[in-house]
Amino acid sequence: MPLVAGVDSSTQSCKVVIRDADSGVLVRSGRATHPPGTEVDPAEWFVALGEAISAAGGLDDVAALSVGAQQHGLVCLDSSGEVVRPALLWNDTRSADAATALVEELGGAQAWADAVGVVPLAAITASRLRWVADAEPHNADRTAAVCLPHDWLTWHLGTDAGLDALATDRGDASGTGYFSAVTDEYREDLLRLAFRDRRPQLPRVAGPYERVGEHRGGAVIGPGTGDNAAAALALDAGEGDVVISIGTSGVVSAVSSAAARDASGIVAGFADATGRQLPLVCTLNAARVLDATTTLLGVDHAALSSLALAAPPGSDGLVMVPYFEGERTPNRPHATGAVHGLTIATSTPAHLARATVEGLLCGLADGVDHLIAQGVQVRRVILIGGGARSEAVRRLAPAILGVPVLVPSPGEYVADGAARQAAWTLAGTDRPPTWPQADTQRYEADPQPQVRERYAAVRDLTDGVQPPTE
Ligand SMILES: Nc1ncnc2c1ncn2[C@@H]1O[C@H](COP(=O)(O)OP(=O)(O)O)[C@@H](O)[C@H]1O
Ligand SMILES: O=C(CO)[C@@H](O)[C@H](O)COP(=O)(O)O
Repeated sequence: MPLVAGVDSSTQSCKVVIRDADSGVLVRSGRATHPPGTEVDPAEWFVALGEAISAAGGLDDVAALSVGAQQHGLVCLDSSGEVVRPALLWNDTRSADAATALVEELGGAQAWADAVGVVPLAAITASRLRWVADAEPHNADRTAAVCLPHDWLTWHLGTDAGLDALATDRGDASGTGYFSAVTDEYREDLLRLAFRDRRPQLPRVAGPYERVGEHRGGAVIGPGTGDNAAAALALDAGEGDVVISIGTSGVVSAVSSAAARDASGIVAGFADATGRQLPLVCTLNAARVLDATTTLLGVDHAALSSLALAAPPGSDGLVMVPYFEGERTPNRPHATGAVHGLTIATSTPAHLARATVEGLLCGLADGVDHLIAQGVQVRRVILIGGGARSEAVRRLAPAILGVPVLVPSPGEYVADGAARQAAWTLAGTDRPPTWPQADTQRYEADPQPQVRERYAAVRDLTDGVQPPTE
């Protein structure tokens, strides 16, 4: 009965699960926090990973492991493998202008959608490369290789320290803007365009269950993948399943045989971890919007949820547009959040709590509509991530999303997907091992289109004006 480990190195924390490779049963787990901010020294991830591994009882008895991690972050390495500058994360919006320039230089959004299924936004790795090339040419000149957070962690866990040992998978590579999930090849021309004619080494793109290294303790290392592809693997998401994750990011995605080609740039044509596609919509603001309102109201998450459920649907016209950290969907990197409809009657904690949950869910419902417009079938939503722990989110979700919502028991689904990939790598079979699915709770409710209509009317009042700087 071999054991396998799965890692989720996400924006806010690192989680490790250790499961039985055959049955999938959870044996032990651990976690550690990441530093705040939108640029992070990758060494901090490795420290947190070490802490999470220790908290999970170590890897001595583990036969295989894989890493899932936040997508898109740019890690620049010099020729000796040292990190050139702190990694720029997916939620760092300083590359917004670089993204706009890249879109224009290739001939517009359609050209990018046709080339790689992804239109550069601030989040996409290619935009960060351009930002480094222009703002920090000395760092760009020192950069011999670029990789993603999961690639870097996987490489550091292995025994081979050479740049040639860097590996990624198509799930994470598809979020760079210089890899096509249709041809499964890097687009060197787009890499050069982004990095102003520099051609850094890239990780080789491994197959879905290929061994890419060995841990010093002897465990086989699987290719790993981006966090959203890992979650889809854990949930065994199929046709008609839309996975919504409410973590730091809000993600709406679906496993599909068809690649997305959305010239609006809203639906990204990413790949999954099994050889298929993962059309995906991502918002910059999700669980932290709930966190912000707990701070505003001076309550904890349980109280916020109770307050939200105590206010009427639509919160008597109070609407929160949750663009607290700028926004990616819609693409408004410089937007800020807004509350509309304040009256004496709506100036209550319950109304604000309800407007927060509804605003968050309305943004995600917009994402579901964009997936539908790309031909994705939506039979039901599977809701995961820290925000799914909120009872109010779970109960209001079916009314706002208009479909039944399944909530698996609270767990670490990204780390679980990585663990399932590790078991697959160990087995070396064509299909991943069949693991039983977590118990789920089903939520249904009458649709409340009026809530979305009011949100839509207010959403477009928000602008891209940057807040004053000191
Ligand atoms: N009961 C809860 N209700 C609402 N939000 C919660 C709850 N518990 C945790 N969270 C929030 O969920 C987020 C963490 O979720 P997670 O999916 O782990 O995020 P990430 O993968 O981006 O690190 C945090 O912002 C946390 O405050
Ligand atoms: O940018 C995306 C997807 O395109 C995000 O989903 C990141 O992958 C970070 O995820 P979390 O920190 O929310 O887990």
